[in-house]
Amino acid sequence: MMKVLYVDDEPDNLITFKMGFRKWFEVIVTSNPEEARQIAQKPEVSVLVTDQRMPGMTGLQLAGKLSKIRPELPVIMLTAYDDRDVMLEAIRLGGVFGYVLKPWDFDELKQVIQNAIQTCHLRQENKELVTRLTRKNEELEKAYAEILQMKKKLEEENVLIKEDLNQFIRPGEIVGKSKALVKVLKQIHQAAETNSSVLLLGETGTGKELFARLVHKLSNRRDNLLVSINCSAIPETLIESELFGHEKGAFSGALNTKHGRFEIANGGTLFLDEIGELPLAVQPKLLRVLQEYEFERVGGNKTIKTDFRLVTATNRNLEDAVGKGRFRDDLFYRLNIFPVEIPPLRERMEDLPLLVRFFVEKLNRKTGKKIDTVPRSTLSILMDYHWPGNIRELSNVVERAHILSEDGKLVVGEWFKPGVNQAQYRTNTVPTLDEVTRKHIVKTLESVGWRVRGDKGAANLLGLNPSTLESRMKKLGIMRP
Ligand SMILES: Nc1ncnc2c1ncn2[C@@H]1O[C@H](COP(=O)(O)OP(=O)(O)OP(=O)(O)O)[C@@H](O)[C@H]1O
Repeated sequence: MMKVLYVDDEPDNLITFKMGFRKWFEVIVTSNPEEARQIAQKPEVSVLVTDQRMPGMTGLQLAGKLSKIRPELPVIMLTAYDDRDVMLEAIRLGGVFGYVLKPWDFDELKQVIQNAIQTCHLRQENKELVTRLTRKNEELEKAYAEILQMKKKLEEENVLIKEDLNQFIRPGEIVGKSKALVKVLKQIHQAAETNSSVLLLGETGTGKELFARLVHKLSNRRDNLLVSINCSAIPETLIESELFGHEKGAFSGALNTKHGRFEIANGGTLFLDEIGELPLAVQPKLLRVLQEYEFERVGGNKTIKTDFRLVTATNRNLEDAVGKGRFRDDLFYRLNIFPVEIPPLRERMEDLPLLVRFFVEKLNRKTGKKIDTVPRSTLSILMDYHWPGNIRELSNVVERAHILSEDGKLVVGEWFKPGVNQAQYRTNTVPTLDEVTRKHIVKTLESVGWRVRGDKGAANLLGLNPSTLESRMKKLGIMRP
């Protein structure tokens, strides 16, 4: 049975109410509004019927307090005619369900109470429904948040694992898929089919040697040797005999006949790295062998024929060197038949993730340590940097990170400070004072035919003592070509 709570400060009213309604409802009565407030909080109470004028607390005050605790509990006010307007306002504001004028009519009050009970049930059902829905919603939201978090984690951790790496590995392990790289590869393919000299131009560490190997691999000389020599790594005095060989006794220390690289490369490819460093004195000999495919060993007079394909590389601006008289123009034109510009890494950053993955896998195989995740955070640090040392520098950074990383995740630590490195990169592009001085002295010397002393000498033009200029030239490595 429904519980109806009735509060009135007049005990007679309580008795009348109880006697009148107990047949219809379970009636609880009290003359104390505070006690009524407490009882009304129990969920089994479906309706509160209250007198308006009571000592300590009015019916409206009681309704106000309960509306905060049990908003679904309907409150019926028993009120004198004088309070009618106040009640109407309270009903309008929603704090009170209805009112009945005193003295109340039994049937009218019974009807109002029954309506209120129904309302209470509906409100209670609604409340449960809302609670259930809210709970479901919360569960859904929680699940969704978990999914989002998992997705983010997966994205972060597997950012590099998605693509089939093999798709982007070319012969000679050239990794990348950028437009810039694909263009270079196309050029290399075109060049490889011919027998022409190829000149690879690019900053240090861009992979020039790799592309030289690719030219050889793709050419019909692939079954013969690829012979490499780095012109900057060999002392000037030895380079000629390295390239052309020497006869026994050609100079002190030449104990045996030596075959030069041009001879060894017969039938294959000769790769001259850092060609810009080739001393001026050797350049005419290279030109001759390029034109006639014959040469003599140092200290010999027997002409040797050779059949090679030349690939050269430089990280210098050869045209500049020609302009400064450090490189012969006729040789430059001969080498520049098929120039291929290898773009620096910062101009093909989309290759960086693949390269990182490639180096990580290589190191995994080499060291046995397993790093299988490259987090997005690591990538974004690497992508923020300008890589003046290009792919070689990247490979070194990845190797260091590989050693220091734990839990299968590649991380770059404090030691990698892109800000600092970038600053270095920027200052590196600004010539040093020595470089500027060197250029200025060379230019002045060139303008006076390399004369140092005298009125028309460079020292005079520069406002220097001739011996000061000479010692500075020595310090800066300036020599007459
Ligand atoms: N596209 C690439 N894919 C994979 N590895 C690469 C790629 N490009 C360069 N590398 C690697 O980067 C390193 C540097 O390349 P390489 O020695 O060919 O550069 P370089 O341009 O000849 O440098 P330098 O001018 O200093 O001689 C090598 O270990 C090479 O294998």
